[in-house]
Amino acid sequence: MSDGTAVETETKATYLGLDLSTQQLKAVVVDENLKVLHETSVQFDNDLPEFRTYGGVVQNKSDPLLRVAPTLMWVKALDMILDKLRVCGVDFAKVAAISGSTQQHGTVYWGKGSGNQLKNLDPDKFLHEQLATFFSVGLSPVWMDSSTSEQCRILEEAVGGPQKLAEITGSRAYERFSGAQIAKIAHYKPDAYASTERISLVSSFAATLFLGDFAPIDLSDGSGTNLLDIRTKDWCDQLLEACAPGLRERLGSPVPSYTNLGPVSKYLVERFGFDEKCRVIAFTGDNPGSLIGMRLKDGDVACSLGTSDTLFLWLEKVKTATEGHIFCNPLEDGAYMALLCFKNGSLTRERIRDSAAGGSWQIFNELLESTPRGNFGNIGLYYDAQEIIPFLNGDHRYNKANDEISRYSSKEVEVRAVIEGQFIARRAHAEDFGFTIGPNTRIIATGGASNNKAILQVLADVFNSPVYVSELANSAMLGGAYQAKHGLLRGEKTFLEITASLPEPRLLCQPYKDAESIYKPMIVRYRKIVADLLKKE
Ligand SMILES: Nc1ncnc2c1ncn2[C@@H]1O[C@H](COP(=O)(O)OP(=O)(O)O)[C@@H](O)[C@H]1O
Ligand SMILES: O=C(CO)[C@@H](O)[C@H](O)COP(=O)(O)O
Repeated sequence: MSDGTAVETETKATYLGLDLSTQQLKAVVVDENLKVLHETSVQFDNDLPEFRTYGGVVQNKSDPLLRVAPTLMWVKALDMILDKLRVCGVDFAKVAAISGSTQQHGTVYWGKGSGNQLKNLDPDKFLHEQLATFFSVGLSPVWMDSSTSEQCRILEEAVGGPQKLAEITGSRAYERFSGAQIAKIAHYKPDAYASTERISLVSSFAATLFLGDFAPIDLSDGSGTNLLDIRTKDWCDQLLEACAPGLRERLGSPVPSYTNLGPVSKYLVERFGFDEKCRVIAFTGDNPGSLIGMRLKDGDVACSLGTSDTLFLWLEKVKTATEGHIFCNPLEDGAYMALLCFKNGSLTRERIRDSAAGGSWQIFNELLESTPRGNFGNIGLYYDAQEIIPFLNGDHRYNKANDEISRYSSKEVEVRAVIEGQFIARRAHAEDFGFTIGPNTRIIATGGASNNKAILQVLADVFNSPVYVSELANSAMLGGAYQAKHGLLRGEKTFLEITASLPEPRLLCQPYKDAESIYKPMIVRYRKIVADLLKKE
């Protein structure tokens, strides 16, 4: 390599992308061609045991619907990951822009005065040491919470019912959405609310830590609040008033997801040697972030198998749906995205893996592959936590005769039942929503469980569609890095030009020929079972 090339290589810009999801914080540094140079992660349960989380959240035995996460744990995770990146050899001076994705809907409450304090942090100290007193509410409600049914009704009534709320905000009221969560805090913790200067979503909170100033909420993650008018792209005053007093100034004005917010904080420049010209691009939710990272095409349905299971796709035009969600698109102003979210994803699969396969995915897969498609007519529905769609809880196992039974006679039947039951539900609700699954559909899988081919084969069979995976895992984190470059260069280059060199997703599983004849009747049975269970509840 000539000296000139070496110098040129040395001066080339890099981009930092983050994903602050339910169970961990991940970070990646990519080069000008979006090639991964470094990546690392901090796992909340294992790496930060002092916060005593399980799956990244804290549960309260006296209120089984409540789920929160210690806000300071996320701050400490950021301290740790920046140190880990430094140890990996990352040269922060080369980072031209930063962006990221985070779990959706969670809210962070900044106490009075914290805005000014954020601008004057001491670079010799960790962030978590200095921010310990910044929050007016120390435990952030997160997306797994379903304790706000009362507040949901208030929001729906404020605008004339669920249909109307869905028309305005893209979703009927959902317990985990930020609006209901904020309303609950304002009502039950009025002192804490009164001493709140600013409310961030987890995404704008993470951006704030990089910016050293309150970062605005982006439109795509803002669509997960039940407070944003997704057509006018501003907060809906009627809903703000029904939710909590003085909310508009606490939320700040929302911005498009690709917005270049400003330079990185003085703290990060001094502590880690970031270039003072390095820019912070708005952060967004992990599902919009995955949409960016996966570069979805028309006809593609993304299936994220993370803590939650989600299905999403790109929408050219807005529509109204009372089951599922419509979000503003994080890349294009006129476009939208559709999303369905299922709470009982990986953690439920892990529970059955632990009880039936001694904690081993390999044994789990052997059991799964030793049973036939259709599982001898058994169907199981497993909900560890209150499900979002359908609104059910507990385990429900049915045999071939459709009798509800308390357990299956073999481990292999149990293993297949959890995977088939989950994917049958995903397809049934996707079809109810209006996702068209046809001969040209490609399912693009991502998230932790997309590493598991045996599970993806069942996904292919239940959807009777081929399943693809990205060459590069962790689409939400990569979406952050791609958005960093896109936000910086928008106006000069399109997103497609910026990401043109990235590899196409790879075909991993094709459905078996008999799949549709097996699973179509099971979807009909599933609908009947769910209707009966909902009636009983
Ligand atoms: N080989 C595997 N088979 C099935 N699931 C897996 C496998 N590896 C990891 N997972 C699941 O991935 C989950 C984490 O997924 P991830 O997308 O990283 O989560 P999140 O972004 O929500 O924190 C874990 O809970 C784990 O159950
Ligand atoms: O609530 C939703 C989407 O509406 C969840 O998808 C969260 O955004 C959490 O994401 P993961 O941690 O499961 O990726």
